[in-house]
Amino acid sequence: MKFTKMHGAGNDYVYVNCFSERVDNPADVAIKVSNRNFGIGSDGLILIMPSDKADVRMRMFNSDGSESEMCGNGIRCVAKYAYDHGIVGKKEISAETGAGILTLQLFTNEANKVEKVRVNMGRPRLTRSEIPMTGEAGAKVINEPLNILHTTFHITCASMGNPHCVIFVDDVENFQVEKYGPIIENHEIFPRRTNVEFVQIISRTEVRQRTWERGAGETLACGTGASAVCVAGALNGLTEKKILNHLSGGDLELEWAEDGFLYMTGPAVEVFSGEIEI
Ligand SMILES: N[C@H](CCC[C@H](N)C(=O)O)C(=O)O
Repeated sequence: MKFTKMHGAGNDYVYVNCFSERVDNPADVAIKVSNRNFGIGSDGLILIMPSDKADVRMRMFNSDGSESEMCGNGIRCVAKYAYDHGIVGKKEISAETGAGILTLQLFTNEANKVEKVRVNMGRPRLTRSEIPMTGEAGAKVINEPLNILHTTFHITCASMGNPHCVIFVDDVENFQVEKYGPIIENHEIFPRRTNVEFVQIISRTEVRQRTWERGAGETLACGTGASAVCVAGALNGLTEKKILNHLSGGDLELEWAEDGFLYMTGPAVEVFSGEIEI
């Protein structure tokens, strides 16, 4: 299987061009290639596929083999791959994902390679049934108490196609992400588990985020998570609707625009290509 290793702000995936390659058991392949000692090493597997509804289609699998509806850092890399490798020839493209069809704007460098991508991530979904969470279907979850191991956290939740639980903390560098992340990920109020973002407010326009990803553990960045953080900051009155988010592996710009759409802008990088026997 031919593959290309790419990352967005350090959130790295193995990408397979399914215009020419076939992947029969993507869940198993994701587990195998993701392993950082016995595989290629990545946070998961992303398939770049033909679509009958858009220019390109993305399927994304976490390192534990579970499939996610959406991946913000992944979709930027899919766009870069599609442009740089001649699958698309324009700088405004559409992509089919589990979160619907998204539109992306590509920014190229002097060598005509994509360097940065702006994604219309769609409208955040805020009700418990949409996230999904147990409890009153139509209710929103803003600053709601949640007790974990004798500590009360306050959670704000949103779906960007995939579920997110945002928690604001005072000192994110020293926060025990590995201790609390998995408990919240697997908490019974999230029937399809959840991604968890721990966030420190720096100012009304700047935050610092660490991410515990559903199915992958702590990662260096999460684009859908950074988008959910932009929404959660605004809903709690802590930040403006336009912020710079410092993730562990790089920065993302987020804007929850007046039209209700969430725009995410960030880097996309190709690292290397190779072949692996599956
Ligand atoms: N890192 C990804 C999100 C992966 C989400 C995945 N862990 C899930 O199960 O939803 C991002 O940049 O948006």
